[in-house]
Amino acid sequence: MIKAIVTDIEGTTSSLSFVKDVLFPYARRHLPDFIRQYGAEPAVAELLADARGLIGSAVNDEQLIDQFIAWIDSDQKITPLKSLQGLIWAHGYSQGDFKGHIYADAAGQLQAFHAQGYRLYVYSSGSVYAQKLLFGHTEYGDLTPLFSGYFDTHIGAKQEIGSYQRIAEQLQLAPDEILFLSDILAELDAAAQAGFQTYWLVREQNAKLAGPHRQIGSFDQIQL
Ligand SMILES: CSCCC(=O)C(=O)COP(=O)(O)O
Ligand SMILES: [Mg+2]
Repeated sequence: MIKAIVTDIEGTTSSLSFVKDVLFPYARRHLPDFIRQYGAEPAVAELLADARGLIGSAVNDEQLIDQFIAWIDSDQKITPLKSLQGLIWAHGYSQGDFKGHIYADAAGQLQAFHAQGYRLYVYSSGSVYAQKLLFGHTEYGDLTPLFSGYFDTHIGAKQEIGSYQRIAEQLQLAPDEILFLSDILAELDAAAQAGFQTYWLVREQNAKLAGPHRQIGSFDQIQL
């Protein structure tokens, strides 16, 4: 029996295009000035130090900016980059430059599942801070009260089985009591191998894809 639902964001609750054509370019555009302006503030300085640790060689701020841009361009799910993006997006949301995109079916069904007593969680490569911003600024209003918790790459990469095992431990549920929703086969494979139930969101495909997971085009087709 399903007791909790863990959902991905990009391609699942929200469009690929919102992330790739709105969020990522916004962070790319504002990142250089953001680092130059706020790089000495403790929270930002810690992220920059983490990034330098990953690079493994001494780089100045301008070289670090170039590295962040390269990571954005190749959509690397590097934890300090994802945290930095969240800080930059906060300005965009607060200034009304964009709203967090949520498909109507996802917004409607998440509200219905919450009302039915299911515990809802988010698991995205975007930082927890960025996840809360997105769900807190949607055209359906603030959806964050629907969620019992959020997970990002601090729990592990989304294509690793161990990440889902740790999530199940934190939720204090058996893995088969948790439903994971994603558009990415490798994430669903990892979740299924950890014992989660799965649905594969195939929103922008016309044909069925090859894979063992139940495929749905919208949250309206989820059966609990
Ligand atoms: C938290 S919104 C931005 C999503 C993001 O940064 C990203 O890399 C997409 O990751 P997901 O795991 O949601 O596909
Ligand atoms: Mg996704």
